[in-house]
Amino acid sequence: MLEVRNVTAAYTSATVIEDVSLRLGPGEIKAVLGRNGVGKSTLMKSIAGVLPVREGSVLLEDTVLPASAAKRARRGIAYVPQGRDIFPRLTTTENIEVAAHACGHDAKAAVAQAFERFPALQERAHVMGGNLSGGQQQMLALARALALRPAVMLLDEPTEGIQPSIIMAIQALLGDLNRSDGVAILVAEQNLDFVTGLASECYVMNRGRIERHLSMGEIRQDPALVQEMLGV
Ligand SMILES: Nc1ncnc2c1ncn2[C@@H]1O[C@H](COP(=O)(O)OP(=O)(O)OP(=O)(O)O)[C@@H](O)[C@H]1O
Repeated sequence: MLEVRNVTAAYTSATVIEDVSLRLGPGEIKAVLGRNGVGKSTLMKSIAGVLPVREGSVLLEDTVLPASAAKRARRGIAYVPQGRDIFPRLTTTENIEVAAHACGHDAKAAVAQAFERFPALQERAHVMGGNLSGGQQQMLALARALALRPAVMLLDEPTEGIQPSIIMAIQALLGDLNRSDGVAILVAEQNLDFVTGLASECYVMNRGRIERHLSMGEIRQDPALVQEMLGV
C-alpha cells in the first residue's frame, strides 16, 4: 500500500501542492486528474522522491520511504515522468539495461522480458531512443519502469503527444500489466477517456489540492462534473 500523507511541496518559496493525501492499495489503478498547472507533476515527483517534500510523508507498506529517488526505485516505486525522459543516445536495449542495473537486476533477463511484452521494441532493439516515435518511446519508458520489477508505477501524462490508436494500445497494455503482474498504478492525466477505461477511482486536483475523490462509477454518472473541473 502506497500512502501519501499530508504532503506539501514547492520549487521556490511558493507552495505548489498543499496538504495532499491519497492511498493506492496493492494492485489498484487510480488516477490524478486536473488541468494544466494544478500540480499533478509536482505530486508525482514528490512521490517518486525527485522533489523533496516540505511537509508530510510518503509511505509504502506503512513505512516512511527514504528521501532519495534511487532508494525509492529500489523499494519498488517506478516513475515514468512527463515527456518520458528516455536516453536519446542509448539504444532501446541499452535504455532497459541501464534501468535494470540501477536496481541490481539481471539486465539480459530484463531485456528479454521487455521484448516479450513489447514486440515492437524488439524490432527496434538497436535503434537510438531519440529516433523512436512518441508511442514507441512511451513503451520504452514503461519497459524501463518494469525492469525495476515495481510494486507501484507512477505515470505522468502517458498519453501526452501520442496518437489516439497508440493511446488505446497503451491503455490495454497497462490493464494487462496490472492484471498479470499485480502492479499498482497511479496515473496523472488530463485525458478523461483514457483513465475512465483504466482506473477504478480518481483524485481531482485544483490549485495544488485534491478537491474531489471519486469512483469511476460516479464519474460515469456525471461526466460533466469532471469535464468542468478539467476545463474542457
Ligand atoms: N521546476 C519548476 N520550478 C518552478 N516552478 C515549477 C516547476 N515545475 C512546475 N512549476 C510550477 O508549479 C505549478 C504546478 O506545475 P505542475 O507541472 O506540477 O502541474 P501539472 O498539473 O502537472 O501541469 P501540466 O499538465 O502542465 O504538467 C505550476 O504553476 C508550474 O509553473
